[in-house]
Amino acid sequence: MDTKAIEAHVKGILEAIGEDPDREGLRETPQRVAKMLGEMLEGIAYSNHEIAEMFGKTFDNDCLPESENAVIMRDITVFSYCEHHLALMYDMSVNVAYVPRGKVLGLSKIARICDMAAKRLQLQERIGRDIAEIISEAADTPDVGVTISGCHSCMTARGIKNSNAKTYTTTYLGAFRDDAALRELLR
Ligand SMILES: Nc1nc2c(ncn2[C@@H]2O[C@H](COP(=O)(O)OP(=O)(O)OP(=O)(O)O)[C@@H](O)[C@H]2O)c(=O)[nH]1
Ligand SMILES: [Zn+2]
Repeated sequence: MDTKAIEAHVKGILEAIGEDPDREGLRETPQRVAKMLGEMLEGIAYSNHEIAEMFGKTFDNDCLPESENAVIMRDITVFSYCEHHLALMYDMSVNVAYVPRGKVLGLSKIARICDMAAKRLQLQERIGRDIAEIISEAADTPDVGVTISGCHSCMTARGIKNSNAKTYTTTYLGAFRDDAALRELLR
C-alpha cells in the first residue's frame, strides 16, 4: 500500500468536503487514515493461495476417520468493506465447517483465514467463496461449507436506511453441495 499517496488523497478529500485539514483535530488525520487502511485492508496484499500458505498449519488427522466427521467453527467475528461504497460491513459472523482428509487445520488458523479474507474490498458472497477456497487448499480437502451473516452500513446508515436488514450467504464446496446433513451443521 502506498501510504504517502493515501495521506495526500485523504488531505484532498478533507479539503473537497469543505474542511480545513490544518485545524488541530485534523492535522494528523491523513496519517491516521493511512495507518487504519493498512490494517483494515491488509488482505488485498495477498492472494488466496498465499493466505492458505501463511495459515496452513496442520496436524496429522489420526483421530477422525476419513469422511465420517467434520470440524465446525461457529461465530467467528470479522469486519469487511463493501467495494461499491467503501462502507463498513459490521456485526458479521462466519461459520466454517470442513471434512478433514489426511490432516486437520490449527483451530486459530480458521479464524485467521476468515479475518484476512474479509480485510479486502469485498462482496459478502465473495468473502464466503474466498474463505471456502482457502480452507480447502490449507486443509487439502474438497469438502468445505461457509455461512456468513452481516450488516452493510451502505444499506443501514445511508441509501435505503434499513437499519435491521441482515444478509445471509452460503458457500458449499464438494460434499456440502448435496449432503443435507453436512449443510445442517452450519445452521
Ligand atoms: N450482492 C452484494 N451487493 C452489495 C454488497 N454490498 C453492497 N452491495 C450493493 O451494491 C449495490 C450498488 O448499487 P448502485 O445502484 O450502483 O449504488 P447506489 O446508487 O448507491 O445504490 P443504493 O444503495 O440502492 O442507494 C447496492 O444495491 C448495494 O446494496 C454485497 O456484499 N453483495
Ligand atoms: Zn455498499
